[in-house]
Amino acid sequence: MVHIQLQLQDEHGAWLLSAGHFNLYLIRFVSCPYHSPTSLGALRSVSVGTMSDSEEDSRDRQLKVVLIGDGASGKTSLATRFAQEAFGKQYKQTIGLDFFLKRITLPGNLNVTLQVWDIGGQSIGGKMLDKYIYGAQGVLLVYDITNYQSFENLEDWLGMVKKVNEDSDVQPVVALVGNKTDLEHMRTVKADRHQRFCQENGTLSLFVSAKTGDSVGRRQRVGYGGGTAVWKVSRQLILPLCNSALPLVPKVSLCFQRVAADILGVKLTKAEMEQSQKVVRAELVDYPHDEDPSRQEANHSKVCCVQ
Ligand SMILES: Nc1nc2c(ncn2[C@@H]2O[C@H](COP(=O)(O)OP(=O)(O)OP(=O)(O)O)[C@@H](O)[C@H]2O)c(=O)[nH]1
Repeated sequence: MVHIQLQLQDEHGAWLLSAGHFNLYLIRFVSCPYHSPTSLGALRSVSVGTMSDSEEDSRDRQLKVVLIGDGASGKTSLATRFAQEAFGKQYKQTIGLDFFLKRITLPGNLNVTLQVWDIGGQSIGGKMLDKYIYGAQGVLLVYDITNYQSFENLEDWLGMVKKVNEDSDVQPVVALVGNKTDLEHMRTVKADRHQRFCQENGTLSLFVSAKTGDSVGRRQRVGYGGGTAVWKVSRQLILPLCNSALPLVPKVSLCFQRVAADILGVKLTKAEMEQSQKVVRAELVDYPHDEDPSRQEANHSKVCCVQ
C-alpha cells in the first residue's frame, strides 16, 4: 500500500486540498493535464511512502463521488453545502472540475473520506469527461427541478457513465438528485417523471436544496428506483423509510452519506437517517402546467415553509 501526501493550491494560493492516503488514480490525475490551470493551481508537494498492514486496517476508506449534470443545476452548491455548510447565491461556472474532501463516519465507526469531484456542466462535450468519471464509486446525477432541459439532458450524462463503466465488473452507485426544491413553486419536472427515471435506470432517488441544506416543498418519500441488473442498487437502506408513516426528506449531507453507505454496503437504520435530517413542512401553491413559471414571481410569497 502506498501512502501519498498531496497538497494543492489554487492560483490565489488558497488551499484546495491537503490530505494523505490517496488512491493511485488520483496520482494519475495529478500527473496528467486533466485540469484547466485556471481553477487548479500548483501542486505544492507530493510525498510517497509505504504503509504497514496495521496502518492500512485503521486507515479511512476513500471514495470517489462525482457530481455531474447540466451547468447551473447546482453541483458546486451541493458540494459546498456538504463540505463547508455554505451557500453562495452568485453563479460562478466551474471550469473543468473542482475537488472537495469531507470525512464522514458511517455506522460501525467506519471513517470514510469522500473525494467529491464537482464536474463543470460544460464538460459534457469535452474530451476529459470520461477521465473525470473514471474510477468513481458514486455518481450524483444532478438536475434543477425548475429546468426541464437539465432533466432531459441526464440521459446524455448517464450514457457517459455507462460508457465509461461498460467493461467494468463493479458498477458505480448512481443517485438521481433533483436540486432547488426550495423553488418548488417553479417546478417544471414532475416528481413522477423523476421517479420513473429512477425506476428505469435503477438509481437512488433524492430531492434536495443546496440553498437551504434541506429538501423542502412537497414532502418527498425517499426511495430507490426499481433497479436493473446493470446497476448496483441496494434496497436495504430504503426499506425502513418506505415503511415509515411520515415520509422523510434528506439534508444534503445525508445524500452523500447514503451514497457512501450504499457503495460500502453499510446499512443505515431509520434512526441514523433521522439524525441528520429535519422534516420540513411547506404549504404548496399549485399552478397550471402550461403557465410560465417566471410569470409566477409575484406569487412566490404564498409559499410558506415551517420548520
Ligand atoms: N434557489 C436555489 N438556487 C440554487 C440552489 N443550488 C444552486 N443554486 C443557484 O444556482 C446557480 C448555479 O449553481 P452552481 O452550484 O454554480 O451550479 P453548477 O451545476 O455547479 O454549474 P456549473 O459550474 O456550470 O456546472 C447559482 O446561482 C446558485 O446560487 C438551490 O438549491 N436553490
